[in-house]
Amino acid sequence: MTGVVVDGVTKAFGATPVLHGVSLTAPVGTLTAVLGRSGCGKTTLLRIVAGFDRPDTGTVVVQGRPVAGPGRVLPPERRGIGYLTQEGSLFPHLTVAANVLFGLPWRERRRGDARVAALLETVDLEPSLARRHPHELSGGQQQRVALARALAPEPAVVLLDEPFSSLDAGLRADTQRAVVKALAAAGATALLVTHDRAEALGLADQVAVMRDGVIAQVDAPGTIYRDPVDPHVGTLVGDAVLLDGRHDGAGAVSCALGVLAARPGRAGIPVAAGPVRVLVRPEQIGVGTAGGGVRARVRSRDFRGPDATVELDLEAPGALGAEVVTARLPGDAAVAPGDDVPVTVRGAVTVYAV
Ligand SMILES: Nc1ncnc2c1ncn2[C@@H]1O[C@H](COP(=O)(O)OP(=O)(O)OP(=O)(O)O)[C@@H](O)[C@H]1O
Repeated sequence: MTGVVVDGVTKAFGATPVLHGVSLTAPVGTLTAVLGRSGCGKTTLLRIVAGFDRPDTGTVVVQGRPVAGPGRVLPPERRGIGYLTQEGSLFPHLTVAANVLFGLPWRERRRGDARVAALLETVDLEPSLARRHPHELSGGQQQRVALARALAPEPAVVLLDEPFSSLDAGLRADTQRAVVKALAAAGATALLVTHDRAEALGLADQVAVMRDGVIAQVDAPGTIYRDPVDPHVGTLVGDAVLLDGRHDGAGAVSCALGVLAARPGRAGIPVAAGPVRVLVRPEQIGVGTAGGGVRARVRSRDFRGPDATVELDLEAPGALGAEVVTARLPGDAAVAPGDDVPVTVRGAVTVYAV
């Protein structure tokens, strides 16, 4: 059985279409990240799955049960879904314990202490926090309490709408770990909406890239990073160098970075020899390796500690023209602005027919 199946969902607000036929399947017990730019319709999709909005057309099935579709709308409270927002939205006047138990029936709330302690433990919080109020907690602790509250009714599906975006970097990593662990322990199917590519790639079992109201690609994080269906998905899931090139029809591509091994994007191999777009990840580009392919002049170097971002002016090979590309090198790479260096590319690059 699948946890959530969204099929052909469309939605317009007034005359403005927002979802143009979204289809997405989330297997039971997995975390799917929905990644996309602001305004592409991510929250609208979550709200339709939750039951806060109705789709214009299309269907939503949760745990094998149709919850939205032609002639059928199950109200949110009967869908077995937990919802966690960016702010967590805890009730400020209630204690942590009362917040966590809020959504439960009265008879379950009466013997609530043990339940609260167990739920707080699930989200890696001390049981002693149960008597505090939200303002006495850090932002990350508040988000974990909000997750404990969402998990309390034991929902089969949990929807998370940018739940980490208001947290600073240190707190975010800890909170992400705790949330993913708690979701896995609960066996919940989760949809996580985010515009943070590192978060999507790092936390999810599968990443769904959303663009202009449709899902452009769904794949495992490693696959979508390595084999994006088109350059747009490629640049959304990671830093990318995009170059014009010419494919020889037999697995090699010529571009400003030299003659490189070409891997077809998931959309298919360019069958005929001819012009292509070439996608190279910055970490594939090496500098200063003796005997390397093309030559470049180092334009700038931005040191980041473990790595450095280096801008390279590539000499113009043949008719392809000069290019400036960005490489990601180890932080201790001995290059400085003005150096003339040989440049090599590690591994195959992805090509797209144009
Ligand atoms: N209730 C509404 N009425 C009218 N327009 C709406 C409504 N809800 C959303 N929209 C519009 O639909 C589009 C998609 O909004 P949505 O919140 O789903 O995007 P998003 O991808 O979640 O964006 P963000 O990452 O900024 O939250 C936006 O242009 C938004 O203005």
